[in-house]
Amino acid sequence: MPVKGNQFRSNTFREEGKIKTTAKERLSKDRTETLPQFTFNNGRLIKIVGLFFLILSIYFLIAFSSYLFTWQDDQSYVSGPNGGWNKLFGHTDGVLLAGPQQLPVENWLGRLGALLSDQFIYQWFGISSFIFIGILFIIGYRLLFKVQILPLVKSLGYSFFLLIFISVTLAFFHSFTSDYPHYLEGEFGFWTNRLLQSEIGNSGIAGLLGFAALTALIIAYNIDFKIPEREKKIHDIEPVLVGDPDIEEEYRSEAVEFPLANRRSRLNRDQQKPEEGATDLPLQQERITKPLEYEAPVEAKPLVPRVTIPFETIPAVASAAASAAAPLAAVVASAIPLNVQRNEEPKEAEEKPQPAFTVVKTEEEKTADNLVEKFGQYDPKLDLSSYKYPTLDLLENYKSNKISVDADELEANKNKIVETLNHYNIEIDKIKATIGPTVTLYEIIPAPGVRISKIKNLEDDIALSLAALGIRIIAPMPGKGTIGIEVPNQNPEMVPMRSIMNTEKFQNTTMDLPIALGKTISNEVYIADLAKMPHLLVAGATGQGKSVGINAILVSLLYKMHPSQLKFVLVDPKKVELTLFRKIERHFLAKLPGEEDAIITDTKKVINTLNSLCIEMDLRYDLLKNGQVRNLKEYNHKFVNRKLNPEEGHRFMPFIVLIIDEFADLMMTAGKEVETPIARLAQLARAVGIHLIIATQRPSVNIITGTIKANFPARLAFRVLSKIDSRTILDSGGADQLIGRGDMLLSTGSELIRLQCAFVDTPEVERISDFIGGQRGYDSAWMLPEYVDESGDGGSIKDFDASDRDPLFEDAARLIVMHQQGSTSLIQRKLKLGYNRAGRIIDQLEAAGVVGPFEGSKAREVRLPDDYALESFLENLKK
Ligand SMILES: Nc1ncnc2c1ncn2[C@@H]1O[C@H](COP(=O)(O)OP(=O)(O)OP(=O)(O)O)[C@@H](O)[C@H]1O
Repeated sequence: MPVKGNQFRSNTFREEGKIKTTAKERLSKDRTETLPQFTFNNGRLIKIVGLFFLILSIYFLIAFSSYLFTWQDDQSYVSGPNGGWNKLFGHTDGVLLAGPQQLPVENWLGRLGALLSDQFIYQWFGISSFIFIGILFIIGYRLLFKVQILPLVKSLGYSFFLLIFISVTLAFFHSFTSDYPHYLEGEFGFWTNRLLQSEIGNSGIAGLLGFAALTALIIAYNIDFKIPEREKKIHDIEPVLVGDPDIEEEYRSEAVEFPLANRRSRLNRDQQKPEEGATDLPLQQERITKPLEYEAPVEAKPLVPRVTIPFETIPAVASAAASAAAPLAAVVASAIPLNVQRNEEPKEAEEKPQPAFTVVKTEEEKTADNLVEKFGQYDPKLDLSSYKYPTLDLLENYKSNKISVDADELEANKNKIVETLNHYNIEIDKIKATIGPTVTLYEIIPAPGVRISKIKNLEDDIALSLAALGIRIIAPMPGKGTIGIEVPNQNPEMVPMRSIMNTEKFQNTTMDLPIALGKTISNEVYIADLAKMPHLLVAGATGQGKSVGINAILVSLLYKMHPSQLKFVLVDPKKVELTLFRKIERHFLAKLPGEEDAIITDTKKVINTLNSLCIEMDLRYDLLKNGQVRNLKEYNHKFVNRKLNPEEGHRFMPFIVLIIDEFADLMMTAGKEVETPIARLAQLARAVGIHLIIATQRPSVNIITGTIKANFPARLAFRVLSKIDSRTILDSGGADQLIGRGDMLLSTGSELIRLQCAFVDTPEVERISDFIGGQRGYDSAWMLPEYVDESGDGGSIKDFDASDRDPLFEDAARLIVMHQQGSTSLIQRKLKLGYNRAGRIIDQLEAAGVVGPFEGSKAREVRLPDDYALESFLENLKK
């Protein structure tokens, strides 16, 4: 069947049997093949055109610049009545007679230079003609080096505008002094200005130019016409947010990496934290709250009860307003109910989890302000103020970082795809290739009438016909009406870590926990925020790049974070992979009190550590609740501004990242004992800055259980051995089609992105560890809360020897019974204890039966109703 409308029709293969060439044909074919072919496909012509443009731009630059100095001398030569362009080639006799040195013009580029400059500058656009040089340069550079300096179409648009605008503006101002000569504005500017002067007068021109300038600025920069000092009221903000596509877009683009479905589930999870009265919020509400935080100054935040305003009220109001048929009234009206809603339901406002902004106006705040004035903000980095972040030269500078897929390879693959699809009677309209580091994506637009489901059904057959390992078919490409076929490159390019770290994107990122994962299929640097993920599941068969991937994650965080901001809990049952990081123990690692080694290899200790992390999570939740904030970031912000008293147990909280390198081992040996705390952490720990990265070689369902999967929306798959494994980790096939060596798929919930993992080698990691480890660190690793497991069932100590009881045991018991609140942080605050000791006391109180067992993020049950009961209880205990 012919390929209807296929732009590559001439390249389609003929069937094997039909290729019967005579010796003569072959001979002539051989001959033609030895000659260079200047077709667009092999890229030579493009390069030549590019080179021509570049040289032309330089030529213009010299000619135009020289014109500025020589125009007066050359004017009579170039003027039309004297012959102008006609004189250009009519002087062979003159040259013969006078010799080439004696040019009749002064322009540095001779007659042609003088004539061209005169044409562009004097006859056409004046000095704004210099813009042409820029345009030629951008186009030439793009064609020759295949690098886009500026977006082409946009640049052409702006250049066109500037050309006219500058020319007319100069003519306008020039006309006040003299009419002649026109080399500033050119004839175009001069006559346009003349015309306008006669039609709308000078004031009209001034107005027109001003309007044009402002319009251009708005289009280019969306400049703001905000009147300063005006206090934002809720009705000023809200209509903008609902309607302003720019702000919505800004937010949306931020959320790209984490699709809405995820955001919702994360939001729901956040709501599970222990604040009372926490309710599930409609999705849109989160979407509009975020820009508000951008927009509103801190003082305006108490107004943020946007959370209390049901989003649905807006359409209702809008329709009421519409019936009044007054657009302005609609805006005003939409504001009124928002306020009314707030005023009428103040109770609801109190019930929602917004305490952070309601309590801070008191004496305490003034005290905090005074403290900040006196001592400055609290600086967590002060303890290690001389700490130096690792430098880029610790990373290897691998030479070849250029994509090397040549035209022949592209052509051959394309032909094969076209042929294969034709074979299945699938007609193609267009095919487009995007070259990535490891694979090239061929995007196909099927001819009208071809059903995508047909291609989808033939996926396996097509892959088989193309017969290459690593072919992945994406039908349809999400968000596009095309079909993607990813074909591995013959010479895959490694993506060195240094080339990622070097980028502005990574250097200037404002993410909380940026992890540089590598490059996308279109060669863009891909950086994800672990804090938003909020946990990551990594799977891949052995030798496919998992360890390199984990090192890349660790290294990116080490390059961005100060030791006071981040602690790692490293679990490495294989005992080899993470040992490289031992040297940074006193800077970046966390461990259980009394442990020798910060890198945990023993299963039993892993269980203790996980439970200890759960305790840390609960402690953090207590502190957050106490500080009346919702998450770690707000808490630390408040702490830094000295609004939280360290004497009440408050402390600066670093992020904690738990990395488990071989999860399958743990699940095999400890099962539920590991799964339960992991699931708890995954469910709740995000808001308190604890994030998990769990890697496994064996992504089978008994390792990655439903509970675990449900709480890890972000998953990273290196090559796995079967489609089933791929489904387990990604909920879809594809990971079995990867080609290994760092080729991976990242699933963020609904989106699946193919990435080439950044490569960082063991010696590089070693150098980084040495660099950090060689600096002054803390006295020891960061201490996790103590967790003692005697019973072996994951519970706390059940029985204490009376003599072992803490001297403050009784005081703590009185405190707890008085407040009827079994919380460690209460003991910590009121008795001014460290959290380890307070944790020990609460364990002892549990063992004695004063408080009930640990109940997650809820406070423990207090089993004695009042002082009287407690005193007699204590008496009994002494006996
Ligand atoms: N991103 C990458 N770019 C280029 N080559 C890579 C990349 N990642 C891994 N490789 C190559 O693959 C080899 C194996 O990688 P790695 O040690 O990370 O595998 P693994 O999946 O962790 O294996 P195991 O599970 O057995 O530890 C590396 O030594 C390296 O040569």
